[in-house]
Amino acid sequence: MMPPSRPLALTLGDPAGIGPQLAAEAWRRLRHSGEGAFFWLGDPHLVEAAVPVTLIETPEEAGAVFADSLPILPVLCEADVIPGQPDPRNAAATISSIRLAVEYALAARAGGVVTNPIAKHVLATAGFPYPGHTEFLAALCGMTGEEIMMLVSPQLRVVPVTVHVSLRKALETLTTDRIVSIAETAYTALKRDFGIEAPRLAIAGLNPHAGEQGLMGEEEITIIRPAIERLRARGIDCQGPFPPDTMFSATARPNYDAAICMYHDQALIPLKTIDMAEGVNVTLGLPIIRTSPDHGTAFDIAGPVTETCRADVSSLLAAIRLADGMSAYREGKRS
Ligand SMILES: NC(=O)C1=CN([C@@H]2O[C@H](COP(=O)(O)OP(=O)(O)OC[C@H]3O[C@@H](n4cnc5c(N)ncnc54)[C@H](O)[C@@H]3O)[C@@H](O)[C@H]2O)C=CC1
Ligand SMILES: NCC(=O)COP(=O)(O)O
Repeated sequence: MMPPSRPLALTLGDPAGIGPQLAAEAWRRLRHSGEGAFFWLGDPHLVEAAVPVTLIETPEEAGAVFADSLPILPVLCEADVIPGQPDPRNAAATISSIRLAVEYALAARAGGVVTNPIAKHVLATAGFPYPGHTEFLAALCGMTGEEIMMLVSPQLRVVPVTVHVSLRKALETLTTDRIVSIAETAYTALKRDFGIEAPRLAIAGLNPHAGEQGLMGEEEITIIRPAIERLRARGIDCQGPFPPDTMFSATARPNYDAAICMYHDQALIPLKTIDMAEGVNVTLGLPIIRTSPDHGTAFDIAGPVTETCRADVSSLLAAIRLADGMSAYREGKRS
């Protein structure tokens, strides 16, 4: 018999956002499902009025209590938490929760890390030097520069080649080498973590009409086509560059397993438009599994954690299930 999967580590996120509500609601939905057991690295005071909790000291204790109570490895907030009003004094708890989750995953004591949303500007005010989780996780794993972001939904997978930078900077940093390296990481992950035997990649153009043969921009000719040629020479099935305005249509999507996109919004706009509720953000290229809901902190709807959840928990549930599935592929429990 296969041993049970290791529990996932769910982080605190910004405590003034919807993360605490989502943690409680995800536990309610999953506790008897036999999938996605997790422990929350969060502040028990935020949820204990709404769900039964068990304070644990190690991840190994989580599995045995998960059906009856939400296992919490306590990470306490310094300042009072007022839903909807983020406070940089609680940034330390948010950061420490992520750090601990990564330590447990690196030590194989957690099956993976699922992150609740953080507010980047709040952490920046507190001196946090990273643009987002993705870059912080890479640093914690000692693999800065290897990280890539993939957004996954039932209908589409997208990988932005440039991520949390201005559009101007994205254009400056777009290179053939970068496209090749990101497409290769995505290809390897699709095989290893998603069970796709021969992944098919679609490479997006950058300019209108994918440049219209140089009439509307030259990057397709000078940067993107050479990347496609190099990838093909390495045996990777990739097509393009495709005009970005049509490659995400319902008829085009079945032709590929992931779209490699040239900048953040080229990738995230189609995904969130098609599937905001069930989109999941995955970090690839690191030794650990990390997933996250595709939405943010939603301060506008954050409220105290009660027995009913105002926020839609679908994306967090999808993130937990995907991390569980990826972990099963890696451990050879799924093929
Ligand atoms: N993975 C992460 O940590 C992410 C963090 N963020 C951060 O979130 C903060 C707020 O960003 P916004 O652009 O306002 O995006 P947002 O996703 O937080 O909110 C956009 C709109 O969608 C609604 N919404 C979001 N999630 C929802 C849910 N689960 N159920 C119901 N409604 C939901 C919100 O109420 C809001 O009206 C920013 O500081 C940003 O940095 C944004 C995206 C991802
Ligand atoms: N737009 C996606 C996003 O902001 C998530 O970033 P990260 O915190 O997962 O790096």
